[in-house]
Amino acid sequence: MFAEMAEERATPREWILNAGYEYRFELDPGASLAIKHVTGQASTEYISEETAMPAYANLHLALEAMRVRALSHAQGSDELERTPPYDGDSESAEPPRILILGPPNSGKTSVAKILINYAVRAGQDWCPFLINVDPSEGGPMLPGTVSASPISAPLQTSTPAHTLGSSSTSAPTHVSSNSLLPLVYWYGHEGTKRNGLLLDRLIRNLGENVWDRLEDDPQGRASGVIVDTPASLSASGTSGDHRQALIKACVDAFRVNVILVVGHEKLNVEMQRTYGSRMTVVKIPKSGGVVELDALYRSRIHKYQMHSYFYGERFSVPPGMPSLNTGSTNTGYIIGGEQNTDLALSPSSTIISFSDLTIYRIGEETMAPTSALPIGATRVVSEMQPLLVDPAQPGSGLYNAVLALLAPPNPDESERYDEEILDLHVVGFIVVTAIDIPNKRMTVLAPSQGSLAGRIVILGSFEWQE
Ligand SMILES: Nc1ncnc2c1ncn2[C@@H]1O[C@H](COP(=O)(O)OP(=O)(O)OP(=O)(O)O)[C@@H](O)[C@H]1O
Repeated sequence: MFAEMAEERATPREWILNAGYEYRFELDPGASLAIKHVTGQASTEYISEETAMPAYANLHLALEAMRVRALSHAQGSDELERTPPYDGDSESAEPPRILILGPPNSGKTSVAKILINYAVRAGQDWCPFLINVDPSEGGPMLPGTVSASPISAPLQTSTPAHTLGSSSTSAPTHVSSNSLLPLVYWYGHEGTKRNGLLLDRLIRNLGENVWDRLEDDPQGRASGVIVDTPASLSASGTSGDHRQALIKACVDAFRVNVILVVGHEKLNVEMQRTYGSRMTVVKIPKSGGVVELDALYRSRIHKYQMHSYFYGERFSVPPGMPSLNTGSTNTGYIIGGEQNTDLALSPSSTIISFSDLTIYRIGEETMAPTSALPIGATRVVSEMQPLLVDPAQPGSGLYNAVLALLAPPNPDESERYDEEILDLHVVGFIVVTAIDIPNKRMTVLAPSQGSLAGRIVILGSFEWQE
């Protein structure tokens, strides 16, 4: 039995869910809803064919068996002999490294989240990596990024700004206990076709970093990897070469051994043909609860994500639910094992000189992909060439632009290389709010105070205005 209370309604309503039923809700912007589990169990007896959860739960059990086998194998324990193998392959002791594919609005992100949360709730100290290579979504960071986050606690699910958990913030006094510390690269665009080569390289960078990180961590390695992908990797409207190249980049970079295809028969057949001989390809059903998100909703979420990055988020508990405050701190509520960040941040608006920042964009602003060039033609500027952006040029594209602040390059000059900035991860973001060309100055909004002098930033195609 669940008690539900929406913000505009002071009296709770009770719902009795039969076994195999799923409780679904949709909220208007700004509305919030509290759900209290009153009686019964929310793990579930799976008997209904109405929901996709039985398939997801069975899948989780199979993945869990793979993790246990992999860890046992790594520890050289005889547990290996006793753990049932996945798909009958008695030789395999590989942990699950899963690529989730599916058309737009098929519920890929939700499946990724469900599988990650099942894993970390299993009580086995798993810490799987959640990889987000969908730049239109932003994962735990901002749209335009791709990221890898080790997940050790259930992902926050209560805010549309961070559907894949919140990363730690600039707040000086507080880092919530389960905030993520993702490794982030800046692709800078929403669509994967805009610069496929760059996205390919960033995916491979993420992979290398994940394996470096896992090298001395058998528990982490056994926990596996879950990769959430953009819909364009599965959409029929996208060119086959582009899709296949990015799928291959993911398969190679994250050593994928399980491909999950969410509710798409043709794609399942295609993946079976391409990868079926060397890994498990499984089609899983699309949940009937998935909501079709339109472009307007997505652009509203992008704005909300940007606002939350700079100003934090306030989480409003519907009135009449005082018990939810139990266990709260000044900065967050702990509800159902999830920490809901409730932070007001204070960004800083600073005037800086043009010369403080070195600003790049990657490739020309308008550039057809290499594959679209006539056969034999080469271009002068490559898609991956960092090009300096001059703020003094009218039309530089900097006004209201979101700029990714990069980690410093290698201090050893002899280790530097031309395209090094493509391989530097992101440490934060700033937005240009005013440009004063005569005085060679600009105003930038940054999450915290601190000098930006000497920093390298990259311009993409994202803009934001308060
Ligand atoms: N079982 C469910 N019940 C209610 N809402 C759901 C359910 N599954 C997914 N949703 C909602 O449907 C929307 C789309 O789901 P999701 O983001 O998982 O799809 P996706 O395939 O990853 O989308 P995209 O094409 O953008 O990558 C989200 O708002 C999500 O919260």
